[in-house]
Amino acid sequence: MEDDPPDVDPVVDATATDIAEMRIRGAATIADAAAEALATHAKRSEASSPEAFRSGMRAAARRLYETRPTAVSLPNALRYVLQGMDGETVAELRSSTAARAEAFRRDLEQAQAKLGEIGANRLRDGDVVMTHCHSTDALSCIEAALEDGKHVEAIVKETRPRKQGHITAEQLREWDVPVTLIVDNAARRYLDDADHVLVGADSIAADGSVINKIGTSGLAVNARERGVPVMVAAQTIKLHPDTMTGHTVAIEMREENEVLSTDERSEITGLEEADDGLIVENPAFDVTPPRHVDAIVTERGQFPPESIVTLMRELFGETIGEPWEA
Ligand SMILES: O=C(COP(=O)(O)O)[C@H](O)[C@H](O)COP(=O)(O)O
Repeated sequence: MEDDPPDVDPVVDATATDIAEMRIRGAATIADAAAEALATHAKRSEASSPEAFRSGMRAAARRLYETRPTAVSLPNALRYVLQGMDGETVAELRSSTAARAEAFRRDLEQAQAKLGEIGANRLRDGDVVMTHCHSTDALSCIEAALEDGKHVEAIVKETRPRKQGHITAEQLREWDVPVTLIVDNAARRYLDDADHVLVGADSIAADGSVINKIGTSGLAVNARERGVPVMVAAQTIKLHPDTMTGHTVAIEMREENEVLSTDERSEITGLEEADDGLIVENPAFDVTPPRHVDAIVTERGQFPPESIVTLMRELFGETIGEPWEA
């Protein structure tokens, strides 16, 4: 008979549910919340042996990992924390793991601030920036430009179906940035008024492809056609190590009801029940090829997308396992 899987702390369960249901969302915020949950699990663990502690941590990491598949910041965070489990006794393991998780969270915050300063150098006084979705890394560049005394305006894409553009608009208005909110379909028309497209990333592949909120690739193609540079703000935690060995990044498919309510469905089909002839697809992310991206801004500097693999090798080496194999 197989042993029961080890218990995970209720905080881990609650965080995993919040990530899956997008009350916690955005790649950096997800990584931060996962590290925090692992720290809590470590601190509260009542494991009776070092081995029990380690397997409890691995179970917690797995629970968090299985929430959303696209943002690599999540497995990168889990792996980083688990690699910090060090010690001969449960008490030692507890404190080393919690310290590692807390160091991760501090580094994440510092990396975002540093990236912001680097990204701000690309923004001139008076520039208009077009955004898509809500990215804390992208906003960090605008915040740093504002701190440098530059005037920046924003054209904010609504970002259907979940309208994360509203969160971006709210933050920018808090900073007193003039905001023009547009529906996604208006982006090409308004690109003529923009000096930059500025987006974040959920994952960056070894060939420099950028995986971000659905609609990013179309925006980048239009921007290239209009001659507007595309800047991707992404901390190195967004670099996807598995893509160095040819793995592709899984694109999350979300529920139909984000796009079409049950009532709307029956209005279309005239039926109460699901109609197999009407399929709703709801991919949450897409892939922008490197040729449509001008720069990837990280805390280590800014890179043409094609050269990001060099940084990836330096940071991750060639071989990477699952987070719980750390
Ligand atoms: O695509 C999204 C969020 O998608 P969702 O709302 O589906 O999570 C963001 O652009 C990236 O995660 C980067 O965000 P950040 O820069 O904050 O990491």
